[in-house]
Amino acid sequence: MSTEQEHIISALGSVPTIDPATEIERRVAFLVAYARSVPGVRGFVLGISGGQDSSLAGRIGQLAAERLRAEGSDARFVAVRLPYREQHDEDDARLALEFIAPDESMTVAIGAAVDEITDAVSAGSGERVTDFTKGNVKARMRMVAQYTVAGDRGLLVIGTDHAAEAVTGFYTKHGDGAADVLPLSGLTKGQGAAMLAHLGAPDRLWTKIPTADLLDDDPGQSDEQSLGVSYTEIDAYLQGNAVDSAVAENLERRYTATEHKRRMPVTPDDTWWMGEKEVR
Ligand SMILES: Nc1ncnc2c1ncn2[C@@H]1O[C@H](COP(=O)(O)OP(=O)(O)OC[C@H]2O[C@@H]([n+]3cccc(C(=O)O)c3)[C@H](O)[C@@H]2O)[C@@H](O)[C@H]1O
Ligand SMILES: Nc1ncnc2c1ncn2[C@@H]1O[C@H](COP(=O)(O)OP(=O)(O)OP(=O)(O)O)[C@@H](O)[C@H]1O
Ligand SMILES: [Mg+2]
Repeated sequence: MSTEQEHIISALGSVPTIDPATEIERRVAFLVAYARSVPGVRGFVLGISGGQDSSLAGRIGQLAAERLRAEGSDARFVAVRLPYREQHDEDDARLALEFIAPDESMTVAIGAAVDEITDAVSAGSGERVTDFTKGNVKARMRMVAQYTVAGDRGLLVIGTDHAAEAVTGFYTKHGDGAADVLPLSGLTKGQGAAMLAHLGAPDRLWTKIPTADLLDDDPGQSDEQSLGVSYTEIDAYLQGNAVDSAVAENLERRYTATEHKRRMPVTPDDTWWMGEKEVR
């Protein structure tokens, strides 16, 4: 294994193999302990898309809320459907909600808000907002909706970031990348699928092709299509296995280019961005 691969694996906290039951318990216990430590917190909120990551993080959030209630707190897990117009895989979102069995679910339509802000920026700048950037606005609007629910109800926002996403920075900065707690941190995509299977989720939720579902022009575009590398390859890299050199180069280039997303905003005192010149 190269030192770069070793460094990335260690920075993201990936391990080659997991025991799904142990990892589920560890992550539920983390949410419970963290919520207990914050005075006034009354549970969790998460957007549910119908994809693998929010199905897993949602079920873990629900289990944590139930455990907190068993201890006498009034904690709840709130699931939020956040469609931009009509969602092409609406059936999967319903299936995910059925599996998660949240204490409460609600739907917040983000279409009008996304169109309003992109139209206003277009009018102000005189340039059309690209479909790519509008996709990131959708992810950021979902963040705004979740924090609005969290603010009024005293909830923590769950994020779905995990190692197979963090390594490429394949999320929107301050969009789906913004959250209070990250129960899936360090996991590969395959480990997440194994945990969902262990939780008894319908196969569809963990065999489904992952999609960001952000583009008007290509709503179901798969993550693998966008990245030019498969999750099987990403997972292999994170598990310390040998991968094709083109795959390693792709991942390491993306990891370096997206370092800013895994950090706090850069200040004059920061040196991490100076690469090898970094002062320790
Ligand atoms: N070196 C640097 N230091 C500090 N800040 C830097 C920077 N480079 C860019 N930036 C800032 O970051 C911004 C770009 O980051 P960002 O806005 O995130 O945009 P960007 O990384 O260009 O795009 C997000 C990518 O994540 C994918 N995504 C998003 C959401 C969900 C999912 C999913 O799988 O569900 C996937 C999406 O399809 C797209 O490929 C720039 O506009 C700039 O403000
Ligand atoms: N239509 C949506 N409704 C509600 N939340 C959404 C929607 N689309 C995205 N999100 C939120 O943004 C997060 C990031 O999306 P991402 O595609 O990475 O995860 P996913 O859809 O749960 O799983 P997968 O990666 O397998 O598609 C989701 O986990 C979810 O919390
Ligand atoms: Mg998705």
